[in-house]
Parts: sequence; C-alpha cells; structure tokens
Amino acid sequence: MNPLTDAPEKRYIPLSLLRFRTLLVGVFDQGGQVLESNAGFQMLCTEEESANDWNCSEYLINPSWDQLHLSTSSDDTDAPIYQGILTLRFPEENYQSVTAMIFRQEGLYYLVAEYNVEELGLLNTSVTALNDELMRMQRELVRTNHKLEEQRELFRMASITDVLTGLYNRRFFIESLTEEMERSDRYGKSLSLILCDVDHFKQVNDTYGHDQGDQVLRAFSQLINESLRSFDIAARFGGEEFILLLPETTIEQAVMTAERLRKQFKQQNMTTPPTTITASFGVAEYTKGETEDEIIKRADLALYQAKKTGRNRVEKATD
Ligand SMILES: Nc1nc2c(ncn2[C@@H]2O[C@H](COP(=O)(O)OP(=O)(O)OP(=O)(O)O)[C@@H](O)[C@H]2O)c(=O)[nH]1
Repeated sequence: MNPLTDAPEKRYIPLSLLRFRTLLVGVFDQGGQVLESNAGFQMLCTEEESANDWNCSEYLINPSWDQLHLSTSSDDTDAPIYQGILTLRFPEENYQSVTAMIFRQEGLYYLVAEYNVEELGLLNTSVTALNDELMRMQRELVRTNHKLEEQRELFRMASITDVLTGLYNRRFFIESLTEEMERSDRYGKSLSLILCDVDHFKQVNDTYGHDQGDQVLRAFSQLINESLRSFDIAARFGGEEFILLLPETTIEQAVMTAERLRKQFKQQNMTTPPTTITASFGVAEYTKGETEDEIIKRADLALYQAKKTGRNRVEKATD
C-alpha cells in the first residue's frame, strides 16, 4: 500500500505533513510495526521498506527498541520519551541517522525527525564551492581549447608555409594545383600557372653574400604577394624559383600578370643589395587531361626558353 496515494483505514499523520520531505514523521505501534509514515520518512528507507508493513524494532539500533520500550517517561504528556540522534540500520549495512524526537500517546509511538539542517547547510556550501570550482575548470577548459586551436592553426600554417618568404610551400602548391585542375575540369574554367626564377642569383649571393640574397628572395615574394588576387596561390618552389597558380585565368591574362611582375621587380629600388635584379618567367595554361607534372614541365620549358633568350623575359609554353 502506498500511504501517499492509497487511503488508509485510519490516518495518524495530518495530510499536510504526509508529503513533507525534510521533516520525517512515522507512527508505529507497541510491537514496532509502522502504521503510517510520511514522504520524508520513506526517503530513509530502501524500496523494500518504503511501504508501511515493516517493523521499526528490527531496524532501530540507537536507541534500541528495548531501550525505547522500557522508557519510564509517562505516557500521554507532551514530553518526548526520546530526543537526540536516532540511527536505523537497513539491510546491506545501510545506516541512516537523523535528529529525532519520539512521543508516546495512547500506546502508539510518534517519531518526528528532521534532516540535520546544519549538515545540509555545510553540504550546500560544499556544493556551491564545488560548483564554483567546476565553473572555473570549465572556463579554464575553454581557454585551453582556444589556445590549442591557435596552436593547431599555427602548426597547420607552419606545415604549408615557406619560412624564409612567408609564401606557401611546394607541397601545398601541388595540393592546390590538383584541386584547381579538378575545378577547371568540372566548370570548364581556364587555369594558368607562372614559374619564375631570379636571374643570376648565384652572382647576387657571391657578390653580396647569402643574407643579401635572402633579402632579394623576400622582396620578390612580397612583390608577388601584393600583386596577386586573393584566390591566386603563390609558393616558393625551390631555391630562387617561385610558382603562381591563377584560377580562371587564360594564358594571355597570365602573360600580362607575369609582365607586370617582371617590370615591377626590375624597377624595384633595391637598397640591399644596391643593384638591379631581374627575373625570368615561363607561363602555361592548363589543358584538360594533363597531369600536374606535365603542366609544370611545360612552364619550366618556357622558363628555360626565357633564360636562354636573354633573361628578364616572359615566355609562353607551347601545348
Ligand atoms: N641566399 C639564398 N640563396 C639561395 C637559396 N636557395 C638557393 N640559393 C642559391 O641560388 C643560386 C641559384 O643559382 P643557379 O641555379 O646557378 O642559377 P642563377 O645563378 O640564378 O642563374 P640563372 O637562373 O641561370 O639566371 C645558388 O647559388 C643557390 O645556392 C636561399 O634560400 N637563399
């Protein structure tokens, strides 16, 4: 029988207290049989004892049932026959202690107890502190995740960037070339590539030193970077060789871009080293069906042609 939902033959506990969860009320007879208990009392018990048909005398260990029974306090007064910590032992060594008062009236025992308010307060404080700690840890986690994300992005950039010039590296370029070739195949858009190489760079190194040579490479890279569109891709292909990928660009447009770069680089006023440096360019347009190696090879042959015919030139690849 569920005392909260089923109507008992006789009610001992006022209805208003039956659902109370922080106050425990139980009524038992002289043999210890529980006649009625409220929600708070039932929270002490496990599933099996939560109904009323269990005997308090078997569970009461402090005070024991005998101690309670032998209480000499007179019946039917307002004074409790017991007042203090009351401990019950349920099966599986499940101990429950509450601060209780037991009254005896008309041969029945009324147990009224409350959960230890002080303990609840302490528990509340620890839960609040634990909550604060949890929030702090969550904030820390968000910060760490953010840092990790930044680190990951730094690593990713480092893995696709050339350290000296800040342009993309060869590996990233080839990946991008593959993607752009697929896009060109799919949408029938033109795609061009420029391979460029600083002229007589060995001489620059030999005359002005390796550091000045590096300075030239950085200046050329900056010029390339500034003059390209946002969706063009420029990479350092090797030593003093650079490669540019120009999506949606015909060979004529790519030749114009290469010419512009050639002129700007030649006109660039180099202070370190104090000399005029030029570059040569080979331009090729992607033909459907050719491989990455094949288009690069054609641009390389055009570059070779530009070098052979005097340098500081732009040459178009043949099909
Ligand atoms: N300073 C510097 N020099 C480099 C770097 N990478 C390659 N080089 C040098 O670039 C030079 C390239 O020389 P070559 O391949 O003979 O070509 P070049 O002297 O530019 O002659 P052409 O290309 O025929 O005009 C070599 O001396 C390399 O040591 C680099 O990162 N920094």
